[in-house]
Amino acid sequence: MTSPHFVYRQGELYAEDAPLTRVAAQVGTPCYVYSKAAFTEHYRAYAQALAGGPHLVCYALKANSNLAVLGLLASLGAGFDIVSVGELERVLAVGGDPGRIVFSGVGKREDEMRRALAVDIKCFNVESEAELEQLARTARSMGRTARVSLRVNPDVDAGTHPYISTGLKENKFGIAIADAERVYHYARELAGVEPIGIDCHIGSQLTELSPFMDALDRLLELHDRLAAAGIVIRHLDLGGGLGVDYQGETPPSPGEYIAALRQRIGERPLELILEPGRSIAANAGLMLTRVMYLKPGEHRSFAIVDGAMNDLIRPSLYQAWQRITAVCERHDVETHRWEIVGPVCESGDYLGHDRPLAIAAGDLLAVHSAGAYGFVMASNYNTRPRPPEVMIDGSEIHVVRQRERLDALWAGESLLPGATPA
Ligand SMILES: Cc1ncc(COP(=O)(O)O)c(C=O)c1O
Ligand SMILES: N[C@@H](CCCC[NH3+])C(=O)O
Repeated sequence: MTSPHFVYRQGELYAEDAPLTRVAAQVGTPCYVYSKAAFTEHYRAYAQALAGGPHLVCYALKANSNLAVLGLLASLGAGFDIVSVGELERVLAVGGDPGRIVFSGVGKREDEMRRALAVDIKCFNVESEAELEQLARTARSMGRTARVSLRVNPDVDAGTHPYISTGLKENKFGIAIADAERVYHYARELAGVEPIGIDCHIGSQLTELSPFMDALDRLLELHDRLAAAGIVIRHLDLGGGLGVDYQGETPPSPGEYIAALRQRIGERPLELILEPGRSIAANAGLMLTRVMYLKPGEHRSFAIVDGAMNDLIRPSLYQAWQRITAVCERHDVETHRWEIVGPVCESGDYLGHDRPLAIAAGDLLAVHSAGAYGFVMASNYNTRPRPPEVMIDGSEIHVVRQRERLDALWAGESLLPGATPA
């Protein structure tokens, strides 16, 4: 992927106007580096394409929930798609408007429903009848009515990795399209909930329009049947899922996608809600890591770097390919094919296989397209502190999350009584 916000100048990679060598010197490695301009541009591509009609862009914060990202997007007018009370509190912490929040997820707890009802979020995306009944009970006990969309499982093949495909009938998500009409009738009669929308999300990293269009057609058929039965639907939420360029993929742009949706929706008076995550965040960030040791070999050659699967798990978990480049181009060593691996004690701990790079120990590498599902999926495996996050704005470097302190990793733990070192 080539981003206009991460470019080489005289052989050195910059994030906007900040050289990444300066970022690494300031905060150390590994670290995540984001571009404010890229986040802004990616969000605006949605907002501008949707501007012709009633709409809401609900950024799916599971992709990247750093407060600086949320605050930036809220300032641009974004709403948010949340999947936990933790994500709700993050949005509230940056002053986000609860009236622009939709709550997705197959397993919302009652305390999570209560908090979301108390702050009066826009809509709950309900994924089963059992959840609908729980939400209705919770709302009634608070003297409230919950606005709901049913997340319908349209049974379409998103054509993406099985772990991130969600719209097939064998997936755990949503209410089967065949049952949806009956459940809408039930919801209409059920005190404590008011059906106002239809929702679906068929998967992530989609690079073709056709699965989205197939899902939309099924939702529109449902909409029209409900309308004929007097059930008024105010919005259609198509979820997230638009893919990005990791390795030369050419997904439709938000503009193309939205134009196709609007054309199909036609004259129906529906607010259009989208929940993009990856397409806003992925190519707005990268992970910086430093080569510690080179271990050339006859069979394979390893470049051992200081970032690992605990910092960025996508390669290990999904065999995801993310571009890896040297931050400073060098011409004094030969290009060689390297396995880029981290220090974690797992053979599956790698960031890239068989990458042609001209590198030496001490060099900085950039793992591109890491702004989505990067830091948010980081763990402390091997008691490794999670890396810092930095937002670049022009030539300014803002540390928007400090590197985790080691003692914070065991702060909540305690010894058994009487267990003192022998
Ligand atoms: C319900 C829902 N909405 C939105 C998203 C965001 O998806 P993406 O990051 O592919 O845009 C997801 C994650 O796939 C999701 O499960
Ligand atoms: N974490 C996944 C995407 C999951 C989408 C969650 N609904 C990835 O990195 O590709």
